[in-house]
Formats: sequence, C-alpha cells, structure tokens
Amino acid sequence: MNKLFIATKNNGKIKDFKGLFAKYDINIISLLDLDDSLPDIEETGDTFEENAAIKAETIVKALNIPVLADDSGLEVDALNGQPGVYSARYAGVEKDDTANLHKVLNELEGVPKEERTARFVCVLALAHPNEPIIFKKGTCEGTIVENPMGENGFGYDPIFCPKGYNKTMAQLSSQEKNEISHRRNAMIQLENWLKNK
Ligand SMILES: O=c1[nH]c(=O)c2ncn([C@@H]3O[C@H](COP(=O)(O)OP(=O)(O)OP(=O)(O)O)[C@@H](O)[C@H]3O)c2[nH]1
Ligand SMILES: [Mg+2]
Repeated sequence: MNKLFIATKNNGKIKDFKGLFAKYDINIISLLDLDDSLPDIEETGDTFEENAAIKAETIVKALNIPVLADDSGLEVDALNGQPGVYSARYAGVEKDDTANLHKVLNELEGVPKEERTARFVCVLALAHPNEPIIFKKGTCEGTIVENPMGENGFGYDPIFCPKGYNKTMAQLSSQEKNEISHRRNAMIQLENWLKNK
C-alpha cells in the first residue's frame, strides 16, 4: 500500500483525508504519527497559500519525502472575510473549536439570515523535494446558522449550513461531508492535475 504524508496535526482533517483517499488504497500518515522531535510549525503567512507552503516545505526539508499540506478556514462575508487564515486561533492561541465558533456567532448577533453568507476555503500544497510546489484550492459556499447543531466533523462545522442543505456540516455523515466539502473540491483539482501531468 502506498503512503502519503500529510503535514497536519489536526485530527479532523486527517479523518477527512482518510475518507477522501480511501478509494486509492493510500495509507495516510501525519505529524501525529511522529515523535515530538519536530518543533511546531509557525504559520506566519497572510494567505492560505503561504501557510500551506510553510507547512509543506518545513516537512519536505525535515524528512526529504513528498508532502501534502492543507491550510483552510472559514470566510464570513459580514465579517469582511474573517476569521479566514486565523480560523484555528480566532478566539486565542489555544485552538479551541467551541470558543472559536461562539466568537463568530457573537459577532453575527442580529445579522439577518440573508446576510450570513460564508464559505469554507481549503488550499492544498503538494511538495516534492527539489520541485516547485503545486497549489490547488477548493471552496464550499453556505450560511452561518444561529445555534450550533450536530456532532460530526470539527471546527466550525456545527454552525455552517452548506448551500442547498437544511442542516449543518456537523449533521452530515463523514461520507456526505466528503461529497461537498472545500477539502474534497481542492482534492478534485489536485486529482485532475495529477491525471493530466
Ligand atoms: O468546521 C470546519 N470544517 C472544516 O472542514 C474545516 N477546515 C478548516 N476549518 C477551520 O479552519 C482551521 C484550519 O486552520 P489550519 O489550516 O491552520 O489547520 P490547523 O491549525 O487546525 O491544523 P494544521 O493542519 O495546521 O496542523 C481549523 O482549525 C478550523 O477552525 C474547518 N472548520
Ligand atoms: Mg494550523
């Protein structure tokens, strides 16, 4: 079975990727499978592309193997695109999903339904030693609901209602999320690029 290294410490992303790669019989390994010898990667970029590149390049340099990195987040139109690249640490450095989503809900208090539009964005960076990085982007449009609903997924999934659905991303099964998500849409771009290479 082939292996693919994904430069992430986020269990929710790893679960999504395991589902997305299942049809290829590819075994996903991640930063969570390594010991603690690699220092935490500082995401100092202003864009998803910059942060995805930082994560991918750091691990390619450390391990000298091909690496996929994912930088992603939620853009809320009524908040001028925030939390955006700061999605993981919107309510503070300790990466608290519940605090983050409540911060978004508080900031949207009183904002009517039709103005609560938002999208998830995912930028994938595929890096090989001594080769230019490939970037592919996927989005998923939707709206922010008023109260968290659902137990699946991670991050802002309980407050994000995908366009055309009457439930939140966290009320969808993992398979259903993987049919419509920003991560899956970025994966399709990457698959098409790899096929035509
Ligand atoms: O509800 C959600 N469903 C998703 O599918 C999703 N994808 C991203 N996000 C949010 O955006 C941050 C990424 O930030 P991020 O790319 O820096 O990742 P991270 O710091 O969590 O892990 P790592 O990959 O950097 O190790 C995450 O923490 C989440 O808050 C999501 N929220
Ligand atoms: Mg991160």
